[in-house]
Amino acid sequence: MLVDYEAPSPTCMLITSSWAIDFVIFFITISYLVIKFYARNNDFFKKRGVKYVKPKPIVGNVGRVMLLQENTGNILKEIYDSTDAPYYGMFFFHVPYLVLKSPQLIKEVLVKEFGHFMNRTWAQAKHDEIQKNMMFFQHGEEWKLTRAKVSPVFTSGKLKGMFYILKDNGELLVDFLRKNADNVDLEKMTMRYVLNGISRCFFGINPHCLEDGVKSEFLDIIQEGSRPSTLDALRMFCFLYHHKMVDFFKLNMFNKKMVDYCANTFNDVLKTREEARRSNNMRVNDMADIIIDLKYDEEFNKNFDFGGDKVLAQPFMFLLAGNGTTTMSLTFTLYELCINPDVQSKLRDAINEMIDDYGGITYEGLMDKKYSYIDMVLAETHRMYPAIFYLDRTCTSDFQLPGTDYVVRKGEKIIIPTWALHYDEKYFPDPYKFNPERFLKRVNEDGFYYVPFGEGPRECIGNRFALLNLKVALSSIIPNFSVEKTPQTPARMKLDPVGLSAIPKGRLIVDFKPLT
Ligand code: HEM
Repeated sequence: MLVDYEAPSPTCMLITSSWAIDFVIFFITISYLVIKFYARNNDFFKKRGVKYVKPKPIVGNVGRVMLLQENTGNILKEIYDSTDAPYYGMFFFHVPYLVLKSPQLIKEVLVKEFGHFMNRTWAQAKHDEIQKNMMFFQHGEEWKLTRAKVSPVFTSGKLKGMFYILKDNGELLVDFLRKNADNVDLEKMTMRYVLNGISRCFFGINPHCLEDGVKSEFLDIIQEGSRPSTLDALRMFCFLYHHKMVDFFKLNMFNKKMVDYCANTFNDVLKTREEARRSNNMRVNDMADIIIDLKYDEEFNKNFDFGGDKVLAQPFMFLLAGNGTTTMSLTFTLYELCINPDVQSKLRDAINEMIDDYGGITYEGLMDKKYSYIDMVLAETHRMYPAIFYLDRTCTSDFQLPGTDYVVRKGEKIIIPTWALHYDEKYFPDPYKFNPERFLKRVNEDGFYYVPFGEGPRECIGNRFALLNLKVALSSIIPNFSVEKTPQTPARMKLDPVGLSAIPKGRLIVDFKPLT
């Protein structure tokens, strides 16, 4: 007898007879396991008797950063303002961080006890020869060696030697602005100046960013890679808080097109320089020369393998660390001068006086304390818009925080909340006002609360170069132009919630009205 026979469905049912119910059970189980996994450190500070902010499942205390509603700086500031303790705990996702609020403790960690806190907290992507070997990400002895070998690029003598390039760059900027004075996008314009200067000073290459009508491929590529997209921000989170994902997915921190372009450019520069050295012993003692020295330095190579792409790590580091930060500093400074015309006019007087006294823009004039108003304006920009919202360190050997009974354990991560400190009314009254005069008073007399370039042996290696470069830019622009608002200039600065650094939300458009 024939019986109607229904073949069993190929759908595999695991637990119940309904795939939909199976799916729900599976989803709930996975969610539970993920939440459990992320909650495994939640009692970290409780067990250790430290005040802390209770974390939310998965996102810890930075949910709004994840949702791109608020930047990291403001989240850290909210917690800082509401916590009355010299140090406290918080969570970036599942990772516990000890935040230092006391300027004295900050000084201990950054300077006095630096030996216990030498490393940053970022992942070193083992698969990425360039990123892993950049000074910013290096650890311990490797970092010490690189820093010692690269530091000579930044001596006063070297800065003085490079000054003629910066000055020429300032003149090119003035010419550029004369031809492009209206509706200027500040960030785009300042990047032209900064990239041109860094490339010429450190690598002896001219990317032609300030030549009107000349297309600069270098500028286009760097500009494309410099504004973080949402995906870039997520990748950055992995480098900071999800190190295992970096290794597992072999994530790269930087835009591939930019890395490839720069790698080719630097390789060409190094090759040309090596040839010039061989054929006519030519040296200019810039970054390229220092890298070639290191390549053939037996002592250095004994401790540190410098082959392959590793050779490109430091030049790339300088370009990335120097370009974005200085571009933003100049952008924010010009914006603040635009909306604070009284400060702009005072700065113009100081610069004109310096130019009269020294017969032009000179290295000596810019270093002269008599014209410290220029330094004060930049100091105030760096207070209001520090390049990085916080400094970070990893403890490398157990250390008892002085004056407390808390022992920071090896591997524990530390945050110094730069943004929150710079807006603390205790140190900077009326903190949302752009007021260079506040720097008439010395800062950091008893501990550190003003740290735009970091502090201690791991502070920014390029800070003096950056300040010189910024002073040249202001001394070139301000006597020649009045920076003025357009209908598109925002009355108040709004920051982009994406990224770890202060970036304006939207474009800052101003006019440069010629004065002569
Ligand atoms: C206004 C411009 C700049 C600002 C605000 C800035 C800020 C910073 C900050 C906050 C740090 C971390 C310091 C710490 O952890 O204590 C840093 C590190 C660093 N900066 Fe800058 N920077 C600027 C320009 C530059 C320039 C022009 C260069 C190179 C040409 C540079 C190269 C570096 C490097 C290599 C590091 C890592 C140093 C190390 O790990 O030893 N920076 N910078």
